[in-house]
Amino acid sequence: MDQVKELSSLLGRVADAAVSGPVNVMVNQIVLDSRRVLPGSMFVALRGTQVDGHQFIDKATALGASVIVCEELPANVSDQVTYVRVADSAAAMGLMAAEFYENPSRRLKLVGVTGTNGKTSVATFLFQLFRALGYRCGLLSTVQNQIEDEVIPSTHTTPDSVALNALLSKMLDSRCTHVFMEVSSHSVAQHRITGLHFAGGIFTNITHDHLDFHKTFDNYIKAKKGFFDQLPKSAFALINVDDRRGSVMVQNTSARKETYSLQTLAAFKGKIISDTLAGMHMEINQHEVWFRVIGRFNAYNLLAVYGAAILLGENEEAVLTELSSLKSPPGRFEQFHSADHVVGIVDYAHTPDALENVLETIRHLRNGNEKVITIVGCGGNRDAEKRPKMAAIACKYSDKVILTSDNPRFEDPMDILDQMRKGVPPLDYKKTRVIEDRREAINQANREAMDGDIILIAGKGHENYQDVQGVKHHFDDKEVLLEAFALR
Ligand SMILES: CC(=O)N[C@H]1[C@@H](OP(=O)(O)OP(=O)(O)OC[C@H]2O[C@@H](n3ccc(=O)[nH]c3=O)[C@H](O)[C@@H]2O)O[C@H](CO)[C@@H](O)[C@@H]1O[C@H](C)C(=O)N[C@@H](C)C(=O)N[C@H](CCC(=O)O)C(=O)O
Ligand SMILES: Nc1ncnc2c1ncn2[C@@H]1O[C@H](COP(=O)(O)OP(=O)(O)OP(=O)(O)O)[C@@H](O)[C@H]1O
Ligand SMILES: N[C@H](CCC[C@H](N)C(=O)O)C(=O)O
Ligand SMILES: [Mg+2]
Repeated sequence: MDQVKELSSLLGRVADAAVSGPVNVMVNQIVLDSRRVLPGSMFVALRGTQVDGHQFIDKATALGASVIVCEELPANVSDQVTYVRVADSAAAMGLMAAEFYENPSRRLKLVGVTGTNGKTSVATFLFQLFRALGYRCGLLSTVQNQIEDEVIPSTHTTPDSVALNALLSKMLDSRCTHVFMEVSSHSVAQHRITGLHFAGGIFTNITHDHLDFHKTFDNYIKAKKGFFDQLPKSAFALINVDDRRGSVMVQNTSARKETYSLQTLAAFKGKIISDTLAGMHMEINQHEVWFRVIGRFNAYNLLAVYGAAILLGENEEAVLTELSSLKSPPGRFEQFHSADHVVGIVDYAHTPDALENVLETIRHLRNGNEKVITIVGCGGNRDAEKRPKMAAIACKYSDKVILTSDNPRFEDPMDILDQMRKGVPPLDYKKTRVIEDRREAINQANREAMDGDIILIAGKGHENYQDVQGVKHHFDDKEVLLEAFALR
């Protein structure tokens, strides 16, 4: 692909662009960080949460940028660059990034998954399923990005629009036909997905999260809804109607509305027949199917995957057969067993809702007198409202609770733990402990667990680090658990 484009060829869809300077200037890359500007770059000034990118326009000009995209012209304009003034730099960047990479999303079947929980699971299941059905596929997710077998580490759940279009373009070069991606609420609000052409959108559910960023629950809902608002008529919008916000999501979409449910009438209707640690038996649109993945929340995820596959034109029988062998993505209800039958579950539940779902699932899976020991923490510099709630939920469903650290980032871990502790009901003080060191927390749970007991380690899932003061120290729940199990 030609990596150099004339500015005029990028502006087609940027309706409000006011250009000062030549439009036939060449652009060899689009950058949003002035420190990455090279001669011939287009620098896009974004108003961030920490700083205003407009401060760096002069620096970008000095480094040889050929084009500056901004919402406001600098005090001293230079005649060395072309300025493109727009109302919203991030939105313009999305549209131009898509043009720069020649709109890869139009030549792929791109499906986006949004919702508070289940995005990684649904996107990864779809990726596994479509590969099993014989297609070449791409995946963009929190855990990792993937082009067939090639793993590309991911920095965000949804990358910025330039990185995103570059990845889609690479997927197209690798002859992928289908791409499944997570659409985070941040990515909608920051226009990371603006300019993409989706074949379908899926809504899983919405509960409290990320209020540090969106400020109010209404804004958070609006961000998620924004994804469906921008779907084209040719796309499907597949929603979980058991979530009471489901219908709000699609009230202004032009896409074809489709539904899935475990509770009510829907195009894709499921019913759980049995659910044990060994597998889940479900009825889906009158077909009985066995699944390796378990838990009610996964029943929803599987229904979403089934629905999307049918809406993408796949054969029902083939889809149901392949669905049976899907495996949980890393750190999503991942089960481990010690030689003496202690069950360890590593799960990414880092919201009150996800934690409640996982613990309810565990409660249903228990046979008898096994004890549940829950280890959980809350991330620093993130939504603080969830801290007491998560501690309360852990107490409600567990025989023992160990509150511990989970990426304290720039906060004092003991402050976070104190806030969590406020959610512990007085009657549960006795069964709750604080062990700040996560390794020690896991070791302690392991020492106390007996035959058949279940240790849930929640919040970090696939993560392999503990982020303390901006430094990521290697830490992997699964690794520590297996080391502990080996000592039993
Ligand atoms: C809160 C948030 O979304 N932040 C993202 C945002 O950063 P920001 O707004 O803080 O940027 P800033 O530091 O204020 O800088 C503003 C602009 O000035 C530029 N700059 C800055 C310094 C300089 O010298 N020169 C320069 O040009 C920056 O490149 C930026 O474009 O824009 C950056 C560039 O795209 C992102 O990397 C950054 O993600 C940070 C790392 C982040 O942690 N994001 C998380 C919260 C996030 O996006 N999460 C979602 C959902 C996660 C989930 O699944 O639950 C995700 O999609 O990953
Ligand atoms: N459909 C669902 N509904 C509720 N909880 C779910 C669902 N699917 C998974 N979970 C729980 O939420 C956790 C996170 O799941 P997953 O990673 O699939 O969600 P996500 O939306 O990608 O999260 P993130 O926003 O952090 O990337 C899982 O570990 C599991 O505990
Ligand atoms: N994508 C989410 C993941 C949170 C996971 C948890 N381990 C934490 O660090 O808070 C975030 O960055 O807010
Ligand atoms: Mg995710």
